[in-house]
Parts: sequence; C-alpha cells; structure tokens
Amino acid sequence: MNSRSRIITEGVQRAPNRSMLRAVGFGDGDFQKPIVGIASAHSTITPCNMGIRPLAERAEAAIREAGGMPQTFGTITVSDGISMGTEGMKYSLVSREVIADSIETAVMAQSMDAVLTIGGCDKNMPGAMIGIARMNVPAIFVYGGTIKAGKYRGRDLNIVSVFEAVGSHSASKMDDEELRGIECNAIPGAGSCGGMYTANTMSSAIEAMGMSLPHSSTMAAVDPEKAESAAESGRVLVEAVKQQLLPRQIMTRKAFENAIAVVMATGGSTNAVLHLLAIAHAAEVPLSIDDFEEIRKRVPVLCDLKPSGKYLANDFHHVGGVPQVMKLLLNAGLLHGDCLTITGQTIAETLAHIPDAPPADQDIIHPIDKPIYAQGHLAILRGNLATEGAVAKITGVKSPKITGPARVFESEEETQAAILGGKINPGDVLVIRYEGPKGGPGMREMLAPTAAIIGAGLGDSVGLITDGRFSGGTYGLVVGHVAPEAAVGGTIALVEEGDSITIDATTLTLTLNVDDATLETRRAAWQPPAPRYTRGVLAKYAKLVSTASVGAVTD
Ligand SMILES: CC(C)(O)[C@@H](O)C(=O)O
Ligand SMILES: [Mg+2]
Repeated sequence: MNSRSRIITEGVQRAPNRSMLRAVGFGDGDFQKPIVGIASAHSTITPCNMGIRPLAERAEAAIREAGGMPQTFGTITVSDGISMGTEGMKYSLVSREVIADSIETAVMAQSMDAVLTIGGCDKNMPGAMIGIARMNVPAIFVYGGTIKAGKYRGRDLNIVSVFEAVGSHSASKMDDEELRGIECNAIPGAGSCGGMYTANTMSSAIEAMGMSLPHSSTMAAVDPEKAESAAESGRVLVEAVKQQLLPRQIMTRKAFENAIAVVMATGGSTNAVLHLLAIAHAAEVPLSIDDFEEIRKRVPVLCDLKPSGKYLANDFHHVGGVPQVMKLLLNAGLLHGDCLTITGQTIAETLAHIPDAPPADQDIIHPIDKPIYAQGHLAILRGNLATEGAVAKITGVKSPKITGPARVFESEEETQAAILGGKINPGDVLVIRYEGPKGGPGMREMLAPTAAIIGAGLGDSVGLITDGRFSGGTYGLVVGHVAPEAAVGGTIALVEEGDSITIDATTLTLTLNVDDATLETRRAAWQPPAPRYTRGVLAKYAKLVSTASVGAVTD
C-alpha cells in the first residue's frame, strides 16, 4: 500500500529520512503503512475556512485507525467576499493555482501515497481538484461546509444580501440603520457563502463527479454530520489506496458531463465553466467550452436556489441535496450511471438507495417534468465581441435581449463609482474591460457592481459585459469571461463610449454593432497596455495564464 512512499522509507540509505519521520511520530511498525497527506485549508481569514481544523483532526484520526499514516499540511485560501471590490480580488483566481501548486508540491516532494484535501472558500475546491488531477494519486475531497442563513427583522440573509443592500442604500432605498443591521447579521458563523454560489456550486460538482462522499457537498459547516463525513472520507481514502483507485479512473469525460449536468440543474455559478475547464485540463480530459452548451440544451434547471431562486444550499441539503437531483437526472437519462466514485461504487449503485418517487418537497427540488426552466441557465455566447466565447446566466432575466449604448469603464472601481453615483441609465450596456486573466491580472469577480445594479433597481434594464468574472451571487443580463480579453487586443478593447452593443440570450450572441472597416481602423491604432504588475505573484501569473475560454490555466 505504500508503493510511493517506500522511496523515502525503505533501505539503509533512507535512515536519515526515517529518522526525521520518527520525529513526527513514526514508529518501527509504521514505515510500511501508506502516508496519507491531509491538505488542510484551515484559516481564520474567512468564515468559509474557520471550521476546517476539527474536520482535519477527525480525518487524521480516522486515517490512522484505518491503517494509514496521516500527515497534515496547510494550503492557503483567500476570501472572495472580503477582497471583493478591491485590488486584492486580483489574487482570488490566482490563489486557485497557488493552492493546486502547493498541494502538488507537498504530496510529490514527500512521495505521499494519497491525499485528502479539505477546502472552504471558492477557489479551494478547484485548486484542490487541479492538484489531485495532475498527480493522479488516490485522493478524496472534503468540503468545509456551507454557512447557515443570517436573520434580521424576520428576513433570511446571506452575503449577497449585504452586497445588494449597498446598491439599495446608494439609491436611497435603504437607510443607514437597515444597512448596518444587515451587515451585522448576515453572516452567523463558519461556512461558505450559503446560496448556490461558487463554493457550493463547486462542492456539488465534485460530489457529482464522484470525488467526495454523497450528501457531503451541502452539509453545514457547523453541523456534526460534517465532521463525521470528514472521518468517513478518511476511511474511504485508505480503502481507495488499498484498491489503488486513482482519480483519473473517476474523473473521466463522463464524470465531467455529470458535473456539468448537476451545475445546470442546480443553477450554479458561472465560475463552474472556468473551473471545470481547468480541472479537465489538469486531468487531461478533453472538455471544451462548447460542451457546456451541448449539456445546457438538454438539462433543465430543477432547483430554486439563490442567487436567482429562493433557498440556500443547506435548505437544499435537507430535501435530498445533490444525490436527489442526480437520481432525477439519472432516471431521465441525463446522467451517466456507470461512472466510478471514490467509494468504489458506481454513480448508479450510489443512488440506488434513493426512492424513484419525486422529491418529497417539490418547492426546492422541482420534479423533472415541472422544471423551473426547461434548459440550463449557463450559456456560452459568441459574436464579434467574443470570438473565443463568453459566459452568461440567461435565466431569471425579464428581457432576454438588450441593445444599448456602451458605457465603457477601464476598471471595476470606475464602474462602481458610476453606478453608486447614479450615472447609469436604464438601457445602458456597461463594458468593464482590462479585468481579464492577463489584463487585470487575475480576472476579478464583479459582484460589487452587479449587486449594486440589482440594489439600485436596474437589474432588468441594464446589461453588463466584462472580460472579468462574476461571483456566484451575480444575476441579471450580465456576460463575463469575454474572450479574447482586452489586454491581448480582443474586440472588447476597441469598444468606444456610445457604441451600440447587443446581448441576445436567445441567439446566444454578443455583438458590437460597428462596421468591420471601422473596427479594423481601431484595431490598427490599438496598443497593448503596459503590464499593471512587473514583479511578484500577479506579474508571474499574467505571464503564464491562458485565455478564460480554456479555463485560465497556467501550465
Ligand atoms: C462572495 C461569493 C458569493 O462567495 C462569491 O465569491 C462567489 O463566487 O460565489
Ligand atoms: Mg467567488
């Protein structure tokens, strides 16, 4: 079982290595046991990760009891919610690569036999899965857990309530006292942002892919079942080591199709497109941005979950969660049941215990014949503004098409000032550019401006396009991941104030209504901007990162 770690534990010349391992708790009988890394993203910099240490400790004890030698090491996290709207958000997507690289570095450097990764905030999930996919040593993912609702004056609150309250307050629709009350009560404790935002989207996608335990992706961080699930994950992983069950036997093309289907059915975050492309790239599984459209067309939206729906992920959990949705999709022929999962069972075997009857509560998970939307919500748009693609949520919007004058902003900050300053008019199409993977760099999430638009009551009348990203909490007629990005000369760089732009969610097109000759003249005159960073993490990232249309990958 220690096929990898024997390189550091066996033979006379490994006496020094064993000597150091003895200091960290190895005894004579332990050197033949599998060394199982626990990549713990415990951190007190964000509520998403502040409950992880007890999960790591339960997993550690379970691994030891099951015959493994656990070795806990740390990975980082950054908080999207805390960095949102600032220059610091440029480090968010970058942290996905740092997490993947740090897990790969620790596990490969010390020839570990397996790894259990625990993550909470948004980028922890894809970062862990990219690392796991690259290494292809037995692995399992453990989610830190979702947060419960905050409560104020009879309302359920979550982080997006606060972002939207800022918009309402700036539009004089909310007074200081109400805003403060929402701020002080929206986040009740440990756990990741509670709607079907990016963290819960990615945890659900990983469960759908068979790389975490059933029901684990929607458990609340503070509920005892989460720690028990972490311990069970440790036991399951030691068994997977015995069977040499490798991630790439589980993370197959069909598994990615299952993950995309569940993201569509649950109304998940646009970030799932970027992250699943990047994880597939790491697993060397062929997956293109156009595959999302293929699956969107055939998979309905079944779950009424925030941001555009009513409920939180933990409400979803209590009516059956991801397994319940997967059962509905499997019975409708929209899921591959023969995919293997980390427990050694197939998807169909895993779901066999769920009754075929429709879910008891049909308010949160709708029956397959009464979907909220007949087709998925995450659409890939193309057009002269996005020849490599762009990503939009196209459901929940009053008008699926908008043509309006471009309001051009070279950064998120400029945009936010215009929105909060009442300078945006119904019918405008906001263009936020030079916020892409290279141009930002770091492809910031634009939750602050999109929430401010909603809060100001402009959600049904204003369009927004960007080469940056959106948060899972974003909704409205907004298009992100526009590629090619402005910094590499994409057409978005050529837009001028007042140009006519059409966003059409029916034809899935993004069009700059300017004639080709004019565009060619503008293109000839365009100059690439000087890089915003020339040293450190962001400079390195900007040099390495690919286009968003293949996942903004760095290798
Ligand atoms: C702050 C949020 C809502 O967590 C956002 O970062 C997301 O991507 O979902
Ligand atoms: Mg986020």
